[in-house]
Amino acid sequence: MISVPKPYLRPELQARSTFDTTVAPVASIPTIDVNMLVSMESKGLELEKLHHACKEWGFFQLVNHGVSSSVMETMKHALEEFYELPLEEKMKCKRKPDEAEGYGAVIGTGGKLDWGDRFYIQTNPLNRRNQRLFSELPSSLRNNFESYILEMQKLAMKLLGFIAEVLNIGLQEIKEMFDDGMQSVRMTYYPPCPQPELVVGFTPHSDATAITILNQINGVDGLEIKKDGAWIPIAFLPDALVVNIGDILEIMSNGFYKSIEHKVTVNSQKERKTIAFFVNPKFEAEIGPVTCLLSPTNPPKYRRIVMEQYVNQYFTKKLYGKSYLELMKIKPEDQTTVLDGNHSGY
Ligand SMILES: O=C(O)CCC(=O)C(=O)O
Ligand SMILES: [Fe+2]
Repeated sequence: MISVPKPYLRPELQARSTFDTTVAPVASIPTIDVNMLVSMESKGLELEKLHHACKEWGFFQLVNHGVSSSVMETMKHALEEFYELPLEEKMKCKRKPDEAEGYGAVIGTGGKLDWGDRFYIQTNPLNRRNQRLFSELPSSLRNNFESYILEMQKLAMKLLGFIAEVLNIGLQEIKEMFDDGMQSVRMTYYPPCPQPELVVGFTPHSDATAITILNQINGVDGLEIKKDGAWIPIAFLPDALVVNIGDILEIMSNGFYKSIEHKVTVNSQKERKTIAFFVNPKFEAEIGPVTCLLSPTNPPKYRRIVMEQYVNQYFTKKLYGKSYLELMKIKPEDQTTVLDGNHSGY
């Protein structure tokens, strides 16, 4: 008997899950150690590992990331307290129709629902913050949130610096694009589901970001990534964060790094809680393949677009999988325009 409400039924998305024990074990995403990246002796090799991880997997576990454990702990508790609040309290932060920010269930493709509640909020730049939403946050969450954001910002800039180094992009160029960039956070609560095989926790998608730093705060797995056509479950290492390449870095690297589709599977026993921190260029920055990576043999594969416009378009499109990135690709019929030099920036 089916006990899951109809809008949540998505059995077609679960068919190939490798959580199925009949599927042979598969290799998992690489692990990158920040201590090794900063130590002179190990830096070279670890940078190579990072490059391989971004190119072949688009996902990696990050250990010794340096985020203060007390900040991680207090944020976890504050978020757990938030989820435990009565619904009417949480609904003070409710997402309004046609707005991206706020708390609530998310309606996906064809009016279907994902098995999880999400709270999405833009955190940077400060002048774009939704003051109403911030003021509705319970004070413990609001206070801890600020320290968490600062730690994530520090880590993100460090990571982008390493990525710039391996891609041979000038650090200054990256700093100019990302300093005071657009950043946002999605906190997701996945309750246990009596029939997890009939639902999906998060519809397959790629992140529209440059990078995403994912924190699985209560140690329950469920993330799966698509590699070579198969869904691979990610077992988070203790205290690790999981980082993934988003569409913007795929565009900037001219497709050298891939933004990988991922989804979330839920389970019948345990709830799962995550915080995703999204790192993007500033609104005024122009996104496009980084000029120093381009050559006659490596012509631009993606369009150039100002971040502000990229974000606005993103929120008005109905998205599935990597559909937004597809829109950014230069099609063969556009090539003449680019070669004619009418396309900005080359
Ligand atoms: O909760 C997770 O594991 C993934 C969340 C995610 O993919 C997202 O927020 O974009
Ligand atoms: Fe995601």
